Amino acid sequence: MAAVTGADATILSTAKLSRQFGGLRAVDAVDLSVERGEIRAVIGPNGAGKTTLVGMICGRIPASSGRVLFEGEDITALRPWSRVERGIAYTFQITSVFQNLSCFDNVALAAQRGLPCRGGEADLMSKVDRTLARVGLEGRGPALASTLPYGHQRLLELAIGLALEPKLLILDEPTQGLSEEEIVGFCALIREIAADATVLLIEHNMPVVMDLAHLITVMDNGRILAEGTPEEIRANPEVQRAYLGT
Ligand SMILES: Nc1ncnc2c1ncn2[C@@H]1O[C@H](COP(=O)(O)OP(=O)(O)OP(=O)(O)O)[C@@H](O)[C@H]1O
Repeated sequence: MAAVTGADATILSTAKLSRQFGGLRAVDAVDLSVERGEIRAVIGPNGAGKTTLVGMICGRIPASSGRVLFEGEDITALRPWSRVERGIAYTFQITSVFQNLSCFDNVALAAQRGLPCRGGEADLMSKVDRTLARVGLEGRGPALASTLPYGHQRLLELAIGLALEPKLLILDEPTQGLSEEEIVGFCALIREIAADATVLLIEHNMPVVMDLAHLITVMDNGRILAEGTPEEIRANPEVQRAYLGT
């Protein structure tokens, strides 16, 4: 792990972060701490509160109470775009892909960030081409997003996230619908991304979680049930009862 030690080690933390939907506490006083360079997986049964938690981190879902700190700064009240500016990218399902735009244009929309005026069109084009190549979509720039097979649309979504040059990349069920072969390529790519970014991953595919994650946070009923290395989580009897079903 490319984790940093010292004062800058923690890139993201939440303090008593909660979200109420009517009478339901979907996320209940969650204290989470993620280190720079880490690949963190968040797992848990359906309805455990995983998507709501990351929704509050990226600003898509307002918190009912508690705080989100990013690089030591309280971002709880910031709008989602302002969090993107600070380096948080969130990709979830392929809903973030504009189906009627080409792959190139989809990535170019995100890639414009960080290239204000001074870069010009040539820089933008080369950044988009590099990003598409990074996820294995080289040469697919002109293709309309809607014509891509599902697995490639997920890769395009990842390219959009990477084009934002995030410090923290949040992925919600990224391997859902991918073939075994695509999952192998995806895992290799995530490891490469983690060399210069922190990755927070919601994932149901246990082999992927066990293979990729440095640390795993297990949620149940809106709370953190357990946290530890893949080995610790695998051996935790409470987790086995609540989630792994073994
Ligand atoms: N907008 C909403 N309005 C009301 N209830 C909601 C809303 N969003 C989520 N919930 C509820 O909050 C709880 C947590 O949902 P959430 O989607 O965060 O769980 P999850 O762990 O991501 O589940 P999954 O693995 O199925 O995606 C669930 O009971 C869900 O029904």
